[in-house]
Amino acid sequence: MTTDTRGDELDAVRSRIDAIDQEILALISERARCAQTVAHIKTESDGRAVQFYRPEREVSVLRRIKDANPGPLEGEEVARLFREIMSACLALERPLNAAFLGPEGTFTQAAAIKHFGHSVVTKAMATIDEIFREVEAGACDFGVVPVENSTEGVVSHTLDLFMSSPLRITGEVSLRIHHHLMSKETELGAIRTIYSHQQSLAQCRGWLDRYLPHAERIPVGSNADAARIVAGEPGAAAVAGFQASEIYGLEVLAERIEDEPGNTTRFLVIGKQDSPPSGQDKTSLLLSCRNKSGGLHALLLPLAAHGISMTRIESRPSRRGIWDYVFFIDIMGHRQDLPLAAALEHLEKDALLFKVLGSYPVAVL
Ligand SMILES: O=C(O)C(=O)C[C@]1(C(=O)O)C=C[C@@H](O)C=C1
Repeated sequence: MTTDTRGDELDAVRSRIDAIDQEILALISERARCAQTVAHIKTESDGRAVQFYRPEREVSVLRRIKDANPGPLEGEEVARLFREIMSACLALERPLNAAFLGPEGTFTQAAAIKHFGHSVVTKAMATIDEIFREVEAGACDFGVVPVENSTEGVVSHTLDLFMSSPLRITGEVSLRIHHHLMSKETELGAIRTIYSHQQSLAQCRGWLDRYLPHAERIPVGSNADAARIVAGEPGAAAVAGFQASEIYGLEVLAERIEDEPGNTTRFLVIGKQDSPPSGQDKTSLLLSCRNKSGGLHALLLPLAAHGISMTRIESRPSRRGIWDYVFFIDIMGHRQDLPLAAALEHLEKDALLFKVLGSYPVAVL
């Protein structure tokens, strides 16, 4: 009797879910038709300069959804669902493609999908230089490059490429990184060689020293490359993400072996397009000042004077002179925002080198 009643209850709730799904489907389809109309309007009004992808609009949709979320699903979770709906709607307007640091299964690919959603067409590149070139040549709409890791610090090669590239930063992505040890072998004792990207080897140094102190560590171009090599080499293991173990058919011998549990990598989205203000933005700058004591301090005074907060500063040799350094600086705000625009005007006058790499929305996901 009780079982029957529960069975009836279950059937009733499932019927309700079926009916809701029909409504959701009808609404998603209506939304997709709206996106097609938007595409039509954009094409008619902007002609060849049309920009289907509008990052500032996407983040405002996601922020609104998060703010309005009544629960019980987490804000992050509903934002992720809407991220995918918008990704599919945009693909209907025009499919977007993004170059990433390949091969298939890297964290950079995961970052591209987190940022653009699963409808983006991702294109694997062998090096970070190639990603820049691909986007500069117009063969890809956007590129996704790693820039900073919370354990190992800055990916200096990416910063160096910005010095000579005309590309802009149009977005940022933060990705929680979990590293796993994977192999064709089934026992830790059989591992003699470990392959991974040098940053990942460094991020797992403590664990590797403890559990595999005698295995040789070989740095390769990417974690996914490591997984591919290991798939054909007895006695070898790779440090990589889950996706790589699935793609290359490897067994995960140990999970989450990174030394820092909060290990996060920040990626930048690069492209030719400027992002208009979204209300919550960041601006990245490239600056250089005269090499005299207090030079950097003096250079940065306009930021303080206009109440602009700086979230990151990184220095790199400029390669033009032995004592000549350039600074990569992230500040809060959009370059079109009034206090920031005034501070930038000031900075530009005082700096030897001044380049705005881009203003872009603070990531929602
Ligand atoms: O509002 C627009 O401009 C759209 O193209 C619609 C839409 C959406 O699905 O909401 C799709 C793609 C854009 O990147 C931003 C938003």
